[in-house]
Amino acid sequence: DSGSAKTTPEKDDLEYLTPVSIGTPPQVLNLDFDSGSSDLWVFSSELPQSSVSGQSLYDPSKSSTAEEVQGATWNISYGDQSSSNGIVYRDVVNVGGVEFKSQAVEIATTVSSQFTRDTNNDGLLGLAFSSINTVQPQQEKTFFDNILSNLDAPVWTADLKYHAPGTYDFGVIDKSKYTGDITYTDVDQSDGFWMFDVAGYGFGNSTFKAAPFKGIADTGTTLAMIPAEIAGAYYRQVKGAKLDSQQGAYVFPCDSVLPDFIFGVGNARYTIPGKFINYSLLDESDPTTCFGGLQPDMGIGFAILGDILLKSTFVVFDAGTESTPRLGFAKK
Ligand SMILES: O=C(CNCCc1c[nH]c2ccccc12)Nc1scc(-c2ccccc2)c1C(=O)NCc1ccccc1
Repeated sequence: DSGSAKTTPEKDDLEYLTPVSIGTPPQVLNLDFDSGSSDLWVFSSELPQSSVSGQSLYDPSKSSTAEEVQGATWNISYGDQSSSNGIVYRDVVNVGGVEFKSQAVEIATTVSSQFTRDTNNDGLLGLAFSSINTVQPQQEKTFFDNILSNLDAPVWTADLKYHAPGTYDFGVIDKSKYTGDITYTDVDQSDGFWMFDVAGYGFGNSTFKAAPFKGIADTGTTLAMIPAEIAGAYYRQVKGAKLDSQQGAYVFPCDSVLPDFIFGVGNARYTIPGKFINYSLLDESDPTTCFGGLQPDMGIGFAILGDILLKSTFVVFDAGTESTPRLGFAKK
């Protein structure tokens, strides 16, 4: 088996949404594929109408193949204080032609306002490790874990793009999507994330600094949250940049020319164009102040390498055979 699904960015590349078919007859929802979490949860007919604002809803009562997982519940919260919770069904899930017949579909009975306001996001499809799935009393597996044995290769890949649609592939590494070699690096899955060592960094006219730090490859987080001292050194190169204490984030004049940011994986070096780091207006009312795509990590002990970084490369999430899982990066 192998498959490919087109993923489309929301405004400012806030998130990338991918159509997923659930149930019989198929109900198509646009989900946020998230390598930083491990629950497949969806907006559902069980939500109070006040929590829904335009999202497509999964209605298990309209699917002849839906089965409730008796007594199972789930509850997830994220670093931005958003959260959701509910109950669990199993149903047919199809992503880009790859199907699993009894995937745990976690239906939301509660979602926080952050998700209610995100009108095109019908839920998340977790692609981190199943060890951090939140279903109780019996943990459920991610879609990737479930389809793994049927895939031609034990991999999925992310080809996210700046302000343009990209693709998520399962079971195949498409050579047309990258140039040069793929550099692989070992993954430490002990926290349930795709965690790896960033070999170092550089920017603008500074030389590359071999100062390794740990980070997770996280398609579900918009920005790149990096060690505070590195973020500080980067924005010191940007005239008028300052740490907005209220936001705890770096802002700068929108007409700033931002330096590229280079990160290392093994002996390879990858470039995030400065254009990607001039992320968006801080707020619509002030057209002169912009918000950075690189921000200090929130002291959680590792960097979160979100879409700002991932979209500059082709990324292979490799479950490995018996050996350890690994991440591959290539230029494109
Ligand atoms: O949760 C994910 C990936 N799914 C995000 C789904 C999602 C969460 N709001 C959404 C809103 C829309 C769409 C998807 C999502 N990644 C990880 S690993 C560690 C942390 C963390 C833990 C503690 C403190 C900080 C980070 C996060 C985190 O909270 N990121 C989101 C974020 C968001 C804003 C700022 C920082 C981190």
